[in-house]
Amino acid sequence: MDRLDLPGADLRYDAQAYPPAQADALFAALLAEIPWQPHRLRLFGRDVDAPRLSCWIGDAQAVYTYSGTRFEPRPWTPTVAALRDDLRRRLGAHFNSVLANLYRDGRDSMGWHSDDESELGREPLIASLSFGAVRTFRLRSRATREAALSIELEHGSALVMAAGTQRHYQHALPRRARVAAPRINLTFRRIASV
Ligand SMILES: O=C(O)CCC(=O)C(=O)O
Ligand SMILES: [Fe+2]
Repeated sequence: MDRLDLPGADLRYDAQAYPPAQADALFAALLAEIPWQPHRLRLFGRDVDAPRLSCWIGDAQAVYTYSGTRFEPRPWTPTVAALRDDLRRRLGAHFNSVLANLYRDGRDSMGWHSDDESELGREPLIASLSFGAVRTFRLRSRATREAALSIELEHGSALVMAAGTQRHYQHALPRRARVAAPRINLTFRRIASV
């Protein structure tokens, strides 16, 4: 994995964690296995559909509270469990949950945020796997909102966000009008049991 230059943060990237043929097979399996659902968001006092489909998957006790809603995890699917086990071998990290996102095309996106919910602990380790369309992942300073880094997340890539990344930065996946193909992203996390 290559260490990316982001002051105060440990961010690593492997553009080809899974070679193209394997990444194609993983994309197809994830698309078919995961029960993709629209997720309602509360935005300025109104309930709207998030601009993507998603699914929270994990161990039964890995309950996640986000914007006041309790998310009970769905059970592991075979492919998501195999990727979790692979990440344990590669990184020595035991992830017990994952947020799966399906960006149907370039109109789907994710707004600025940090993954800093208290269940994730003080310095969360998050492994983000991408399959399908290449999309831009942006980071900006939490304090100044200044742009910090922009990465094209490749088909079959792995991005590991460790110490400092959530504390000092926000990230987002902007819309890309010209992208017609779908993308799947899995962010593996460890939720502290309560
Ligand atoms: O799709 C991505 O690359 C980012 C997803 C993300 O930030 C998240 O699930 O928290
Ligand atoms: Fe995130």
